[in-house]
Amino acid sequence: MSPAETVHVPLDGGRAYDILVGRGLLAGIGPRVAELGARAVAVVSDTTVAGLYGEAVLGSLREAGLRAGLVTVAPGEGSKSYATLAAVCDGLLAERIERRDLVLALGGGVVGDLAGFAAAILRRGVRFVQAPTSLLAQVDSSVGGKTGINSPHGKNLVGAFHQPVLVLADTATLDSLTPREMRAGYAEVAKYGLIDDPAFFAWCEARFGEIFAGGPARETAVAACCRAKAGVVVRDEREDGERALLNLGHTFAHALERLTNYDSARLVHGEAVAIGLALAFRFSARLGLCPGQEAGRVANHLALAGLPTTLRAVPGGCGDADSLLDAMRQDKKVRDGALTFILARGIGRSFIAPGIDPGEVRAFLADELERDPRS
Ligand SMILES: NC(=O)c1ccc[n+]([C@@H]2O[C@H](COP(=O)([O-])OP(=O)(O)OC[C@H]3O[C@@H](n4cnc5c(N)ncnc54)[C@H](O)[C@@H]3O)[C@@H](O)[C@H]2O)c1
Ligand SMILES: O=C(O)C(=O)C[C@@H](O)[C@H](O)[C@H](O)COP(=O)(O)O
Ligand SMILES: [Zn+2]
Repeated sequence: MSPAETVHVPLDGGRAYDILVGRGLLAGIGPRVAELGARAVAVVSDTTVAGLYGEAVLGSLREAGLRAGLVTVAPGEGSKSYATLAAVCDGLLAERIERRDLVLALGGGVVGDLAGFAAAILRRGVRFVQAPTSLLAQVDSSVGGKTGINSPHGKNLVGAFHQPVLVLADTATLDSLTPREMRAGYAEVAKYGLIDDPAFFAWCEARFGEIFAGGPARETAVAACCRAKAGVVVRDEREDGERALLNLGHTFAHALERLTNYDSARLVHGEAVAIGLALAFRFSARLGLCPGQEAGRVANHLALAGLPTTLRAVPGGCGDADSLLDAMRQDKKVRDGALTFILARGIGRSFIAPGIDPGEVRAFLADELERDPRS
């Protein structure tokens, strides 16, 4: 099966790779991985995804002459932990994955971040392939080489930059995603428009239903997001500058994920991002940077897509303003103790705002905690 779209990521030092996007690509994953020159492959997946696609992937790899084994973890954000990382590393060693072999992450962003980090540290670094199966992973987490796990101190605080050697996004796998996980992934799709592409945001407003339903708009959206992210990553791989824009909404989102104990039953990353995007725009409006009408348009669209947009929409609550502010102090964009936010002058006009006054943030959060979740 030939891909509907190929996005090239032209990193230097022999680290360039392709992102293949199309329906049905998993069936042909074996020959594509065999071309990479490994002898053995360890597929890392969660039990849900392994149950759906594990046998087909292992079969395709074996048919292509590769030795292939499977390492599984429990589904959900809780697996981005020290304990699961240790279990995955030992599972890969038990599979006798050597330095020239491959790790293949088959699953959503949790599996991709976890397996990618295990690959980064196993025998001091083995190559890995991303086969993302959630919308979020296809449009965001499988691209760009950020890998890692969570700490009780904060989200993604332990990790490494480790680029995949291939990304293979089979958009047909999204047909088995739950509606909740599809909506969550959509928050990161909308994010690309909000960062710097107002025309893409307007396209999303008009076509988001088709992305959810499947069909050509889905591949178009996945490839557009991958193209946008690849461009940023090539210009600023290690987030010395521009890449921080991809963090729009995430200072709020990561604090919420920590305060809900990374409990996917309460809040998943994409839902936290949706709340974070709405907050980033409302905070920008409060600071007089962005018209309130634009902030309203953002929240309305996310709500129309079935996403939460307020702090009080977090099931079980998310703590008070001080707890939220305290969680934000561990954000990786903090410089010399000062908070950095990604703010916006309007839709598609985001920018990096260092040195934000914590008092302003605290007052904003206190007001937001009073906001009706239906508003
Ligand atoms: N590295 C990065 O650049 C980056 C970018 C964005 C997000 N992330 C991380 O990604 C994670 C979130 O990823 P996610 O939203 O994919 O969550 P996830 O990996 O937990 O997957 C969501 C759920 O969907 C299930 N699932 C996945 N694919 C499926 C399919 N095809 N059919 C049926 N069920 C399927 C999984 O079992 C899981 O229960 C977070 O940890 C976030 O921090 C990383
Ligand atoms: O790739 C990036 O850079 C991003 O910021 C993408 C985000 O959507 C993603 O959630 C990422 O994991 C956040 O990175 P972090 O450095 O804030 O942990
Ligand atoms: Zn994200």
